[in-house]
Amino acid sequence: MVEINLHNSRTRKKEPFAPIDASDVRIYVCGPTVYDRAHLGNARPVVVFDLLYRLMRHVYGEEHVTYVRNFTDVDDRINATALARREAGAEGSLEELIAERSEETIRWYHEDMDALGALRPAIKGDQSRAEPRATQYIGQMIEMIEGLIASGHAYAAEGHVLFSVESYEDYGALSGRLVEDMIAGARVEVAPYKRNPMDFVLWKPSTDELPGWDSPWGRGRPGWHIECSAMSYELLGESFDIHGGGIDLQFPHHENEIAQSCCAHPKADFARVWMHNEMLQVEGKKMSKSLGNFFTVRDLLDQAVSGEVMRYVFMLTHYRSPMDWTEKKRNDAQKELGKWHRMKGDNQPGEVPQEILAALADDLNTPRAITELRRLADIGDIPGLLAGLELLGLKTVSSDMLDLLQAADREKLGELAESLAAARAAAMESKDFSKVDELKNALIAAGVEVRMSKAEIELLPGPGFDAAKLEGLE
Ligand SMILES: Nc1ncnc2c1ncn2[C@@H]1O[C@H](COP(=O)(O)OP(=O)(O)OP(=O)(O)O)[C@@H](O)[C@H]1O
Ligand SMILES: [Zn+2]
Repeated sequence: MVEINLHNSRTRKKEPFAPIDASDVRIYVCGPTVYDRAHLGNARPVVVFDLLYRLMRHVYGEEHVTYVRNFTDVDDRINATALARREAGAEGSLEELIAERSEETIRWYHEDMDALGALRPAIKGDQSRAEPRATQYIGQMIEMIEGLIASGHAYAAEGHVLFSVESYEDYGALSGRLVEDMIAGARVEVAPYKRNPMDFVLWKPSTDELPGWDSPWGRGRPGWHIECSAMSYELLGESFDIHGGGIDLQFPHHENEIAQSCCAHPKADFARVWMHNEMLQVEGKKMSKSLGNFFTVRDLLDQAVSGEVMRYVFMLTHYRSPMDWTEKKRNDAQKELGKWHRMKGDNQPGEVPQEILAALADDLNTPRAITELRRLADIGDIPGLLAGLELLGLKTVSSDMLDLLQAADREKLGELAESLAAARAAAMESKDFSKVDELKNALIAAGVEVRMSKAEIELLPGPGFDAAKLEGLE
């Protein structure tokens, strides 16, 4: 069997992976809060953990891997949209409008992540319970909180229940922080009902209007961290193999998950391996909704950037390094994937190339896997190339929009690119660019993306491409 090595954030080391139960390898990944469309940064963990999932399925068998990823559907930002819609005259109760917002966001998430070639989570091949929603597990959360109070790890105060960080010796171990330093560094005003400023909320009161559930502490709602502890316990048990998420979740979210779960089940391990992806950045800063420096996966799809191209660009960088999305990477990816797609011909995928499997098994070393794909293409091992692409989830979509065209349209675009180049050459002489502009504008009006560099002119079908509008152009 292939040896898998994974970097464990908990031990800060790359370690050989040994599942608790090889007939059921269990992975939990923190999913999105479903208040709005996913931005490109949100897609990075989806692709990273999809690669991990595919690797595990390949090595242990599809029916022997469990992959759970939750939807957080208790959140003020979801409520805010519902309230705004009601103000604007939308029909239905606030509860219905909240459910509607979560539903539509989940639908978008599925559409967008499917486009990236990400497999839906599944429990041993069954997708039905593998994407739990927080609102479906409130009872289990209450039960876990009651247990934590009973064992002295949590306390109720003023309608809230708080986790007592002093009650858990290892608090801070995952992120390498000391409680004293955290307190010193905390600038926020401390709520009067907290015994220690770092104590965090397990349960909090809700207003009459907003969603709430009856509990021993009054009508309220769970804190965010307890959701993942309760759902992972319910679906994966008290010890499981891998827990994943973005590095931005390491503290406090994952630290708090560990504190809750390890105190609730002191004899168990909770998650043995912790994996964190680094951030997708924009000019050195994390892409995030709060900073406003984001674009969505849907924005890119609408600009005719295929999900496969996005996936490929992610894979050019190792998941533990920060990365940028750039136009250059996008163009290069489009070209390279298009080239490979055209090489396909009648070939079928062969055996999975060992070097690609080894690269993936080496802490998801996707840059190395890509180097190998390039080598296979260079030596003309097309069945190997196709098998490698398939293992990496890159097979399904044609990335090069040109490949999606009818042959006649492709030819026509080629001819028009030549005419445009000739018109440009003539205009350089005559200094009269009106012909060039005219043709260019007509192409743009037909939904063609015109890329002009000194060396070449490329015409690609864009989102609103309409071949009929090319007629009569020359
Ligand atoms: N820029 C980013 N790069 C990589 N992963 C990210 C980025 N931003 C968020 N994530 C990850 O996306 C997943 C979903 O996170 P969540 O729903 O909390 O995000 P969000 O609230 O939409 O993000 P934000 O407010 O930070 O933009 C998490 O695993 C998180 O770590
Ligand atoms: Zn979580």
